[in-house]
Amino acid sequence: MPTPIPQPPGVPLLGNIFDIDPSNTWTSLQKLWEKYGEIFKITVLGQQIVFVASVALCEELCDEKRFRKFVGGPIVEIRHAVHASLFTAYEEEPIWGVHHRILAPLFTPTAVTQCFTEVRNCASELVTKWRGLSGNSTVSAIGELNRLDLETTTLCFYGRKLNGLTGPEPPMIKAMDGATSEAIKRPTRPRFLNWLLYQSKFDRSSKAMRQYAAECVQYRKTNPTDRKDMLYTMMNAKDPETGQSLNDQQIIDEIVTMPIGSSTAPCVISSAIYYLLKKNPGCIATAREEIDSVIGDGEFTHDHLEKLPYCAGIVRESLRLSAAAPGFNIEPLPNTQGPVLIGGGKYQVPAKQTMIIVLHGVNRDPAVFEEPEAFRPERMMGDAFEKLPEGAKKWFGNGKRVCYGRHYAWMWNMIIIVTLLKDVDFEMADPSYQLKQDGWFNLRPVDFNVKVKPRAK
Ligand code: HEM
Repeated sequence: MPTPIPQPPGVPLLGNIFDIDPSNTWTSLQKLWEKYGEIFKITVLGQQIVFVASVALCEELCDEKRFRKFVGGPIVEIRHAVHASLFTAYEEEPIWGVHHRILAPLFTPTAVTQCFTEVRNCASELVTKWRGLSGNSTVSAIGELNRLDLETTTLCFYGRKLNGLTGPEPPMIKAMDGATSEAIKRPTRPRFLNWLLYQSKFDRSSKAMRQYAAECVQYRKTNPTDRKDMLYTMMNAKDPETGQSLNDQQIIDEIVTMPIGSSTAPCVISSAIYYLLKKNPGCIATAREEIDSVIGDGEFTHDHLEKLPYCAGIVRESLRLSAAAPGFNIEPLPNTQGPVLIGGGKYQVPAKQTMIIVLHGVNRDPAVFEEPEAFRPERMMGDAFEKLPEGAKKWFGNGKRVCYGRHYAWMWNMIIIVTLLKDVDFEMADPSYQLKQDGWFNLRPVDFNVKVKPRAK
């Protein structure tokens, strides 16, 4: 007999609606994980959702012979803004393959190296901005890194310098926040309420994001260049399999999709700053020894990245603890007959069951990580990292629908953490601050402010 999957009691008709705070869904799920552990379920508006939060179950659900990405809930809602894009296309939509094949050559580990210099220079620009601040100024870690992320994404992929590190925040950042927050909340409300009370706000955010994309295209048209970047590829390349190219609407869809995807990276680095300062300040000294011996006072180049294993450990440990991309959706393959057994037959779910992998729990599985809350870059280095089960390394998702930008994201995270540790001294504005997270498609530290000054050598 399978073990029943635990569920909070809920209320008649509305189910578990009060167990989930729609303004902080992922934190609510973290609380349920603390109570129920590796698996639990809820019912919202008559729909049952199963959550999985152990390494073994995560690994099992990543078996593509049995399961696949479920495009539903908030992912379907954000199609309002980006239609069938790489992130939002249904499994059966052939257009996913067309977009994937057209853009794939730009996202290989080798191809992303062409972005190195632009990312590094933008990071230096941020350090220069901070140098100009007076001694006691504080900055919002996520606020500054969000700006840096949009600046680098827009420059590397679309060849346009936003100059958004200073001055008013670029409107795209607020628009992404507005559209993704609404996409998360909509599945928890009756449709007529969405339409009556929230549609115009959702429309405004979507329009503002598409406006950003249209300006990138317009900028390229009025500033011809021989850059062979992502925008060039979107506008000119053909799918090698079908010969199709992207139309104007599809180009805008993907231009909007990439900054939404990349906005997870600043969540990782702002979390890394928190973990380094709060949990393990000794790591900063160790990382600096590594950086100083490898880069010294010379120019930071791409070749250095693979010689910085401790810094790589910091990034991976931050990906693990922050669960910056908080989860991903899975369903049994459509031809699945009868109920599905998981966990070696311990649990049973229906053949058409939405399941969500909660990475906060997976990444803290005590069966895999000793003292899971400790921040230890060493466990993410060399053999120790290689020996971790695959289910413990799913921060970029899985299989066919794994993160499209993961090689770029990895490089971005490495460049930024190395630059910041190399050149900046951080101090928590409030030393008693304890991590609070919120977010929509990703999780970021809230109200986390730091004092920044040039590194004292
Ligand atoms: C540290 C940074 C990042 C993390 C942790 C991350 C994580 C993830 C995860 C977990 C997924 C799977 C979502 C799902 O199954 O529905 C995903 C998908 C995706 N990511 Fe990322 N991501 C990051 C950065 C980026 C960047 C920089 C880009 C673009 C430049 C990007 C673009 C995408 C796209 C397009 C998809 C959809 C892939 C598909 O469904 O075919 N991501 N990402």
